[in-house]
Amino acid sequence: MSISYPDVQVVDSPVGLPAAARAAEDFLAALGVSCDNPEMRRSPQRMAEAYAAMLTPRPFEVTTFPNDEGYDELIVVKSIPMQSVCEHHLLPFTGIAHVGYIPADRIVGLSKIARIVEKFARRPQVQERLTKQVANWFEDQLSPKGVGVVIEAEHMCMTLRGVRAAGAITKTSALSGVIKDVPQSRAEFLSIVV
Ligand SMILES: Nc1nc2c(ncn2[C@@H]2O[C@H](COP(=O)(O)OP(=O)(O)OP(=O)(O)O)[C@@H](O)[C@H]2O)c(=O)[nH]1
Ligand SMILES: [Zn+2]
Repeated sequence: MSISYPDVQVVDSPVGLPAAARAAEDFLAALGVSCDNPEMRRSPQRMAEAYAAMLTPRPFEVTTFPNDEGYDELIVVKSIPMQSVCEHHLLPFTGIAHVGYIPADRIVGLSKIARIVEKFARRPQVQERLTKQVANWFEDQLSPKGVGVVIEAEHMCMTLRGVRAAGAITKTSALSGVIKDVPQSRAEFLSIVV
């Protein structure tokens, strides 16, 4: 079974980037930062490209396979790099995601697990919603026996500004099925990822 995701936000289109660059220049000017010098002439363009990159997941196709071997233990991909943008300040929050599941009838290609994290991360987010959306994707697409997602991240809005709690790490989790309800499965998953 192959599921494609055409719902990618096209921010880097020929129309979108120039408009974003003009807006970035106005935004910086309003903050008293002039780009009218050789060093910064291209900076609004770079800023537009940087935000487009942070807010645009790469398109991909997900392939799932029948679980022919009847594999019924945990599959965990640990320490997936995760970059997202907080919806309050539009500043990055970055860290790692751990994703595990116990399959039923279908399994998914391992690289796709990291792509699923990117799909939901590259948009304005809160960490709790991101964590749940990744877990929900597995429930909806694979109907596994259990799913576990743990994300640990540093929020720039909390470390570079505001409270300036440098080094503070936020951990969130979304567990379901046997990974949530059966103590041994829950403990095994958490012992692998935490
Ligand atoms: N729950 C949750 N909160 C987040 C996340 N990212 C940012 N926030 C918080 O969202 C809140 C926004 O609150 P506001 O009071 O409107 O923003 P603010 O005045 O800039 O707050 P300070 O950061 O405390 O200066 C802040 O407390 C942020 O730390 C997230 O992923 N999850
Ligand atoms: Zn924020």
